[in-house]
Amino acid sequence: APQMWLTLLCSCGGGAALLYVLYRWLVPALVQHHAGLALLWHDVIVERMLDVLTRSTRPQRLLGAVRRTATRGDPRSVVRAIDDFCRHTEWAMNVGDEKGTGCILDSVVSEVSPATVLELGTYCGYSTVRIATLLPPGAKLITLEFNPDFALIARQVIAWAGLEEKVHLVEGSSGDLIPLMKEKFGVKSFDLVFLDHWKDRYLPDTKLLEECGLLQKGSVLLADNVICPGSPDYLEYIRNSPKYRSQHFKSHLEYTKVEDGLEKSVFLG
Ligand SMILES: C[S@@+](CC[C@H](N)C(=O)[O-])C[C@H]1O[C@@H](n2cnc3c(N)ncnc32)[C@H](O)[C@@H]1O
Ligand SMILES: [Mg+2]
Repeated sequence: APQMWLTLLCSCGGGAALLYVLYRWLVPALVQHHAGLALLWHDVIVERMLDVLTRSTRPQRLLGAVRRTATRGDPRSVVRAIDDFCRHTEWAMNVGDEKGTGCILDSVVSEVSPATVLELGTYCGYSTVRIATLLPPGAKLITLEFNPDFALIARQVIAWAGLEEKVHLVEGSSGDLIPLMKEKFGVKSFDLVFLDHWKDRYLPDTKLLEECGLLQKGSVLLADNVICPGSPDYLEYIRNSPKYRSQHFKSHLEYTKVEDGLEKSVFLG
């Protein structure tokens, strides 16, 4: 009988080790070049499995990583903590370090040096922190998020980074809030708009920003994930409209090797 238990224990241990290797290395390596499989694995299967096993949500786990490893009041350490968490522990839909650094998000924010920024889609506040860190003194970032659970986490991430003064997080849907920007939030126009919410809203919200007079000559739209998951109707519009001069920046879907890119479009008036 002891021998039987030992064999059973060893085979259970072996099975668990195999499952762990599959989950931690093998499947991520296999799916990392494939858009559909990468999103299915990271954004559906792993997230649901970890939610059940840990009885927490991905944003809560991400906030935990910030609290454990980032220094309060140091926004760069918050960004680093989230990137480390997403590269080594659990993928999440932040714009990420590859599209954040180098020639894209950070460079566009620094180059535009905006006084007013609108971010569509806050999630856990990763890009909010990235953008707010680079804003000139007195500048204001309004970020919109319609999921109250995500907004709750984002507020804590932004507070941990010490950026509450620069950021106004508004809960609600972009379609409802954009028309209120002038009257309710005292915005004349936006110098920079970062589009990173659901991809089917990029085009209608851009048209809404135009209709509401929230873009002025020189305003910059920066749209994430225009290739993966992709926003073909937006690309078609923005690249062919005489109202914009558009430029594409090739990159990869956050924390993977799947092809993606950002589209930077200057409003010509
Ligand atoms: C890709 S995530 C944003 C990631 C974030 N910008 C970052 O890089 O850290 C998209 C977010 O947009 C939110 N969202 C989607 N459609 C929205 C809408 N129409 N209005 C407000 N929020 C929206 C979703 O709930 C989700 O949290
Ligand atoms: Mg994105």
